[in-house]
Amino acid sequence: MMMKSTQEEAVRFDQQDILSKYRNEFYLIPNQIYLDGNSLGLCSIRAEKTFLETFESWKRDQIDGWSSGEYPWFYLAEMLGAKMAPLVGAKKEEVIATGTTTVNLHQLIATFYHPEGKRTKIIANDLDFPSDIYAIKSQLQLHGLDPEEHFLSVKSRQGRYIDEEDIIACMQDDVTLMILPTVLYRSGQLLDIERLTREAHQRGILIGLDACHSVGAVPHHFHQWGVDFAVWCSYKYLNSGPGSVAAIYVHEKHFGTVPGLAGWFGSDKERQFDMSHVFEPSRQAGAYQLSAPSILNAAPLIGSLSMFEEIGMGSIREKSLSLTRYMMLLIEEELQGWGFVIGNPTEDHRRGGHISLEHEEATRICKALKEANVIPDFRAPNVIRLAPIALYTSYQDVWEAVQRLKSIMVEGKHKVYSHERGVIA
Ligand SMILES: Cc1ncc(COP(=O)(O)O)c(C=O)c1O
Ligand SMILES: Nc1ccccc1C(=O)C[C@H](N)C(=O)O
Repeated sequence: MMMKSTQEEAVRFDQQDILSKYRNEFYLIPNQIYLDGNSLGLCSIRAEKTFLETFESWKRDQIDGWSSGEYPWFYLAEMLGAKMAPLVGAKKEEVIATGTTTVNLHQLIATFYHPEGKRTKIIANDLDFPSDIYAIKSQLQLHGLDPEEHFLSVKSRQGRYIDEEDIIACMQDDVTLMILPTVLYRSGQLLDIERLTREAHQRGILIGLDACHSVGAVPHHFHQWGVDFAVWCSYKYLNSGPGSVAAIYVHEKHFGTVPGLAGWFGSDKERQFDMSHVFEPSRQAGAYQLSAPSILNAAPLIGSLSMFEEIGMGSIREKSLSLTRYMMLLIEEELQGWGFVIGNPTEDHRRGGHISLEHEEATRICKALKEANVIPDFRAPNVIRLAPIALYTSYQDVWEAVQRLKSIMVEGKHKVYSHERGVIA
């Protein structure tokens, strides 16, 4: 008979974990197990420090903060872009910290979507994050095109995953652009971006990515794969704070492509203060900025990214996979017979950073978990998302979270809650 896992084993895994010291750098609440870092990453001491330093520099440096001090604000977007570039396998000029995910997606669709003749369609998918779908459809409408006709949504076979074969089958000669997530927000499926990029390019289709659910958890090689463009946020795995600055990647082969939406911070930096009415865009990813950067929104990212710089994505991915693998093992051992289904891919190369646990009573189980000081999130209709984060979740946390979930089921503690989801689920 196979031996079941033990708590002592979890203790040993933590002792062997080379990243365990980073946990002390985060604001964790005693006795709480935070598993929602794929929605909002936790605050770290480093993020707080660079935020406060930047705040101080506003007091002290006033207008000169744009050009002096440790992080001159005028160059901060480029500096943070360069620091994020290794996370996605890009050249430093290909990444800029700017805007928000949805605004950036609008910008890049406005820039790279050029319907011509028969080639008018944009591919997305049925399991996509809603904001992306709204953005794509509204961009079609701005071109006077009916989304009913020009928006192609790849179907899911079982409601969890999108099969790459099905995406490829949609790549017909009436398609010009494809917008895909790297990792699906609900099931945590990691798409084979290298293959999809190759297939798209063979058919003359551009590929743009929403990498919100992978950057900081999964390494990428956007430049090498030839990915045309991508967007992501910094408030999930990059732990930069609610609504913090997002990012744009544009492959260098597209440098010089005129931004669909123009604003003065997209200017060539040497020329910006010429104040000419003729827009002279930068010839790097910076071209796709619009406004003066939200410096205070970007400041925590300086500190937060220093951890990623120190560690590298290889070790982060390794620990993340090990944590999710461990969680799946414990779920199988401890929760058999309670109606749970693991709804994320179990193979490492197909899985992002979170576990997607399905249950028909997911809403109230999530409420009971919160009451038990385990923080998950619920995604309709039946998913409990559990994200153990490489930088601050321990193996003992994973052990304890599964134990608390088991005791909820055994004692029926979830039954006192309603099936209604909260406004913010
Ligand atoms: C995959 C994905 N895309 C887009 C968004 C929306 O991002 P924002 O609100 O920053 O535009 C989110 C999360 O909110 C997301 O998970
Ligand atoms: N930005 C937010 C603000 C409020 C509540 C949640 C979010 C999220 O980011 C949700 C996340 N994108 C998700 O994958 O569901």
